[in-house]
Amino acid sequence: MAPPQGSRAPLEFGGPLGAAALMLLLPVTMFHLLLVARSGPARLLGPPPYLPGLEELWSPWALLLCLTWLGLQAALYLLPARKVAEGQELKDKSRLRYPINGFQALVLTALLVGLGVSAGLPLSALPEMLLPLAFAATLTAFIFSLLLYLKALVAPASALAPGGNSGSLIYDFFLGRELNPRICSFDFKYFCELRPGLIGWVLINLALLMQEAELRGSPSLAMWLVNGFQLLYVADALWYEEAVLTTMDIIHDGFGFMLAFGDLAWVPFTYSLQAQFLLYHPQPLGWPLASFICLINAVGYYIFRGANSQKNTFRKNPSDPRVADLETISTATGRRLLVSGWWGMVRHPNYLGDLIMALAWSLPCGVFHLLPYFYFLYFTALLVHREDRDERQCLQKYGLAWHEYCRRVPYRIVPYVY
Ligand SMILES: NC(=O)C1=CN([C@@H]2O[C@H](COP(=O)(O)OP(=O)(O)OC[C@H]3O[C@@H](n4cnc5c(N)ncnc54)[C@H](OP(=O)(O)O)[C@@H]3O)[C@@H](O)[C@H]2O)C=CC1
Ligand SMILES: CC(C)CCC[C@@H](C)[C@H]1CC=C2C3=C(CC[C@@]21C)[C@@]1(C)CC[C@H](O)C[C@@H]1CC3
Repeated sequence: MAPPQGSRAPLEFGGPLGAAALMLLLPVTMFHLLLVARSGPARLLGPPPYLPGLEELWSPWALLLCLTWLGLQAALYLLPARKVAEGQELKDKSRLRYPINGFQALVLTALLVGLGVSAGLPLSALPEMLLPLAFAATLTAFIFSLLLYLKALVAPASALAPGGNSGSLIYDFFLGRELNPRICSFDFKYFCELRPGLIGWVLINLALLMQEAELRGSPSLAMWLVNGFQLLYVADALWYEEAVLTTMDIIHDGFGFMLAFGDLAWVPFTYSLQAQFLLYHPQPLGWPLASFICLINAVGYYIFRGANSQKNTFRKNPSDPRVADLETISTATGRRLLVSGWWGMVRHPNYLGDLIMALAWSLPCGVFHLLPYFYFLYFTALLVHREDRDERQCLQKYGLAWHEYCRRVPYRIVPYVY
C-alpha cells in the first residue's frame, strides 16, 4: 500500500521488524508477569511456573466483564463535563474539543463500586480472574486496533498521524494511522489514554487489597502504601486531565496497537504488579521504613507535579505571575522555552519525579525480589526512549533554539548523571 503523500517520517521502534517483535513481546511479557507474580519463587528472569492452556485464558465472562467496564467508562465519558477544552492546532488549522470529566469518572466509579461491594459484589474474587481478564483485554485491544486501521483507510489525508503511515501494514497497525480517530465527538484515543486502563489499574489494586484482607485479616502496610501511592498518581492524572492534550501521544502518535494495548491491557495488568506480588508474597514493613518510603514518594510527586504544572501554566499563559519571572529563550515559532525553574535543572524534570515515584512503589515489596522492580526498569527504558523521541521532535520544531536550550541545560533527566 502506498504511503499518503507528504506524510513520510523516519521509522521508529526498529521499523516493521521491531513493531512485529513488540506486538509479540509485550503480551508475552504481560502474561509472564501475571504468572510469576503468583508463583512461589516469583523470579522475573526465570521461566514461568507453567504455560496456561486456552481453557484457563479464555472466558466469555471475562470478555463480558471487560466490555461492560469499557461501556461503563464510555457512559461516564459522555456525561456533562465541568469544562470542554480545546486541543492543539491540527494540520488543517482546526482544533478538536475534549470533555474534562475524568476525575468525575473516577469518583463516580468509586461510588458505583462502593455501592456494588456493599450490595455483595465479590470484588475480592477479581484477582483470581486476572489471567482471563488480561486475555480478554488483549483480544479487545487487537480487534479494536484492527477496526482503527480499517477506519483510517477511509479517513482524509489531513486526519492521518505523521508517524504511522509508512506503507508497511505491520508497522502502521502497531503505531496507528489516524491521529485522532473519533465517532461524532467521542475521541477514542483520549478516552483510552486516561479512563478504562488507569481507573481499571486502581480497581485491580483495590481488589488485591481486599483479597489480602480476607486472607490475612487485614491489608498489610506495604499493600496500603502501594494502593495509596498509585491512587494518588491516577487521581492526579485525571485531575490534571487537560495536560494530556499536549502529550506526544495525543499530538503526534496515531492510535494503533501500541496505545490500544498499552492503555487497555498493559497499564491495568502490569502496573498493578507490585500489589499482585504483595498478595502472594507478604512483606513485613515497619513504620520507620514506611515513613521513609512515603518521603521518597512525596519528593518524586513534588518534582513531577511542580515540573508538569510549571510547563502547563507557562504554555497556557506565559504572563501568569507564577511563571512570568522565569528565564526563557525565544524560538523561531514564537513559542518560548523555559531555561530556569524546574526546566532549567534538567530537560525532563517531570520524568525524574516520575522515576523517583516508580522506585517508591517498588520499595514496599522489599529488596529480595527483582520482580516488583519490573515497573521501575521498564519505565526507565520507556522514558529514556520517549525522551529521545521528544528531543528529535523538539529539534525539528525549534532548530537552533533547541540546540541553545541543550547547551544551557545539558542534562536530560538526572542532573550530572544523564
Ligand atoms: N506512567 C507512564 O506510563 C507514563 C507517564 N508519563 C508522564 O506523563 C507526563 C507527560 O510526559 P510527556 O508527554 O512525555 O512529555 P512532557 O510533558 O515532558 O512534554 C514534552 C514537551 O514539553 C515541551 N517542552 C520541553 N521543554 C520545554 C521547556 N524547557 N519549556 C517549555 N516547554 C518545553 C515541548 O513541547 P512544546 O514546546 O510543543 O510545548 C516538549 O515536546 C510526564 O510527567 C511523564 O513522566 C509519560 C509516559 C508514560
Ligand atoms: C507498552 C508500550 C511499549 C507502550 C505503552 C505506553 C502507554 C502505556 C503509555 C504511553 C503514554 C502514557 C501516559 C500515561 C499512562 C501510560 C501511557 C498510556 C499517563 C496517562 C500516566 C499518568 C500521567 O500523569 C500522564 C501520562 C500521560 C502518558
